[in-house]
Amino acid sequence: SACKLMAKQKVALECLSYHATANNEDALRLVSDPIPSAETYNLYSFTFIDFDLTDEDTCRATIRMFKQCDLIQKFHIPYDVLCRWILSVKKNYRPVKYHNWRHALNVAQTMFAMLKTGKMEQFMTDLEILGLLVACLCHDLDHRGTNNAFQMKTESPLAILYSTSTMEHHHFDQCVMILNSDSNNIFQSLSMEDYRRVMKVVESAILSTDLAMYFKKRNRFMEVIDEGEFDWQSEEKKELLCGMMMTACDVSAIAKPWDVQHRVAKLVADEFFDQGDLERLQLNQQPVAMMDRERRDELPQMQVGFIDVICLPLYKVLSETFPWILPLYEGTTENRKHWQDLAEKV
Ligand SMILES: CCCOc1ccc(S(=O)(=O)N2CCN(C)CC2)cc1-c1nc(CC)cc(=O)[nH]1
Ligand SMILES: [Zn+2]
Repeated sequence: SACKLMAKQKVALECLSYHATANNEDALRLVSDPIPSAETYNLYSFTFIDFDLTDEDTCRATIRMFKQCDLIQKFHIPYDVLCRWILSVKKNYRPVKYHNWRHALNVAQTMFAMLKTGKMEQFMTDLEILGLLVACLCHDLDHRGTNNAFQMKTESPLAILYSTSTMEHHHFDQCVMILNSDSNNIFQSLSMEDYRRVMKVVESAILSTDLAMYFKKRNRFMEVIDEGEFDWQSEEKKELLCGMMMTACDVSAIAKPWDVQHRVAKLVADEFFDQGDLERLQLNQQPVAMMDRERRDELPQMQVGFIDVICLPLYKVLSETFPWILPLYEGTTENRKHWQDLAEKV
């Protein structure tokens, strides 16, 4: 429709207003950087912390993950293209309080740890591993710190473009835009067939990070587990597993050491409260509890609810089939105790 076309142009114009991709000198500096070991960055651990990393470190850590999965060789990714693509992805995250580049890096690192330390790579093809890491790094691109409901309520151009999973469709769109930019296509050496396949993995994985989709898919996933699935090679079951892994990575801050979880939860809360303020000021509406800073003392109880409804059931069913990711279940259980203590104190 003309209305959709106008919305698409409006979103595209926003991007053109500044150069969406990285500049060459930054890329060439990263090309010449030595890349520290995975152990230096603690990349194999479920307790990885990015707070002390500089932005340059985060780019080197990302390259290290690609190297450890041998993706540069296997898919003939020109090294300068990989460097430029990483910088472009980082550049297309906004400086919002939570859904920023650091969140994307943490999600990708948890995926790396699940594949390697969690031994889940044995069920994945190389193309799926490439697709999953790329999806994690791109899954929240150009996030504005507001959720799908807010796009709808404010009739944002994005909500006109995509009526369901609004932000997730936009994140995938941004991922495609970067890949289609000069010297940013890390998939350029792939055959047409492999390119189609990896883009399908990336699209499905990014769209699966919409929590509204998660609940539906989780029930089907549990059925598949109960039916005793073990090789995960059918198309439908593999897509289901990848979707569950994406959510597991997306919420994995909940499993980090308590001081890290507590600090990250504050970033999440601050971003939610900013949206609540906008809803009050811009829409003259009462925000939902989790976005209402006047109800901040209910936060610990909400975190217990988040853990019980979303996180623990997922980590439980995943660790029953893939026992080496048990640290995610254990870390979350530990943090539940801390949030419960704070909830009882109020
Ligand atoms: C920390 C500030 C309060 O944060 C929350 C409050 C409530 C719930 S909820 O599970 O009840 N639920 C989720 C689905 N919504 C549609 C309805 C509300 C989740 C969070 C929460 N979300 C994330 C992911 C962004 C990370 C995180 O640490 N906490
Ligand atoms: Zn996310």
